[in-house]
Amino acid sequence: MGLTRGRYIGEALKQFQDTFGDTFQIWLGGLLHQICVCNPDDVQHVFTHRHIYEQGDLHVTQHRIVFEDALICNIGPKYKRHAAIILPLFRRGKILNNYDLIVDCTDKLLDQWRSKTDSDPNYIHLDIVDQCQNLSLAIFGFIAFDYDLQTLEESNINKKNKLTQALNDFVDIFFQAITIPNSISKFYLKHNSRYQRARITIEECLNQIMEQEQRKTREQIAEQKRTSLIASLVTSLQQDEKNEAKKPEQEKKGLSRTEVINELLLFLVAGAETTGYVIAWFIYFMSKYPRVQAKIKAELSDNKHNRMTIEQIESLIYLDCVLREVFRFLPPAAGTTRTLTVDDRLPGSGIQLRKGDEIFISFYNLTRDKRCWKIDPTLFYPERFQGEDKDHYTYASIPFGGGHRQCIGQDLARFQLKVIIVRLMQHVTFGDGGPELNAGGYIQKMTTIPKHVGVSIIFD
Ligand code: HEM
Repeated sequence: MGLTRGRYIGEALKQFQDTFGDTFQIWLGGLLHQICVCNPDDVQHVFTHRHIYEQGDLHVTQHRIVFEDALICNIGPKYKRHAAIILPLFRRGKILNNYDLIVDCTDKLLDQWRSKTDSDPNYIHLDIVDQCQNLSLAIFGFIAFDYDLQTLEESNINKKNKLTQALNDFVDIFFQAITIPNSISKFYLKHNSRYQRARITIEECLNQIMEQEQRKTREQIAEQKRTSLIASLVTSLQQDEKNEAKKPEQEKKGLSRTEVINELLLFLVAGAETTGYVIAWFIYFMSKYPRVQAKIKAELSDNKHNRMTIEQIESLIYLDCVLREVFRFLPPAAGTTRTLTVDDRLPGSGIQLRKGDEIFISFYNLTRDKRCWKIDPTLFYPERFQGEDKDHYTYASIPFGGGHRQCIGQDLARFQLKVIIVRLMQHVTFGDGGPELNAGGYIQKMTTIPKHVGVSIIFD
């Protein structure tokens, strides 16, 4: 918090860039040193020179405290072993199979809203952020675990259920821990009872899911669609863990049970949380920009309420621009880190870097950089992607990072978001609940969360 003094981290870093130039130093939590690189040519250089800019050391050590040996914490041969199993799970072919379940879950949320609107047409929804998280978690439970996390049950919809609450606590406390040195954060997490309780709840849930999957008979496995992440992960379980553990990393095959649990935990935190907040931001922006909302609806005009085909959804050009603008206007993650493995000079700013330097790339700074955008970057204006900013600088909007360690779930997230947004826009119009209730603002955690969302929901 020292760095941002409670402000949105992107705005703080933009202010630093305006004051100190394209490259400056930051101390996270006042102690952890990083070099913030903002020049667009330098950012491109970092992401395209993967052999010398490795996954950030700090990132690895801090994530290791909670995710131990999951993909995000690995480099070298161990990363390759995990990536060989995990990356294929997120291929487009697997993702598209989830279309119907995403629509079904969204319809469930729409039904809940409908009953509220029926009883009070002027009702202002103040719990949109929680509801979007519940929707995202429900979808993620089916996609990842073939399991009903029950976050869309009527009793849960307006509040956080036990798992949602545990996830929120887990992420909150983890976010506090990553801004302090490793040795202290380990101690802090070990003795933080809220964190320990949250971790137990999440692990119990993941263990139940694993056991359910492992109890399935051969016949059941043959019958079910082998598309859920857990089904594929369970088939990658090592047959003889003890023997496998003795081998050098290069010869190891498959994943141990603990590694699978850690990957699942990572998927839950990295996947469900982020996507839920993007839906909430979308709803907030629609309530503030009725012109944009009307234009999306006009594009859907021939498909009022029917279930559209994936091809029809993919052909919605304006909707695609709106989603890209939501990601550009407020990148959900503040940025990413890389560690330099040799000395190097940045081509744009000419700054000399040394082996071992920790680089931080702030996504927000790029989205507001006038060198990258022809239309005023401070405007929320989806049409930019059809007009003057159509061929914008490649690295000007990178909400999923870049290079060899960019987000593995981005195709899934984009697809899921598009399907949800289409379904919402087919049925409802979001209205502004007024300057106080719908005041916006941010809560800065691992992801940037909308603070005050208050919207009316009118069924078309
Ligand atoms: C709106 C949704 C999402 C956003 C904005 C997002 C953003 C990011 C960002 C910025 C990174 C770091 C990339 C880099 O260092 O260059 C990342 C990494 C990662 N994301 Fe996502 N993500 C989203 C959804 C997902 C989903 C759905 C999953 C899968 C379940 C996922 C899994 C991961 C994993 C495993 C990594 C680590 C990759 C590695 O270390 O190689 N994310 N994500």
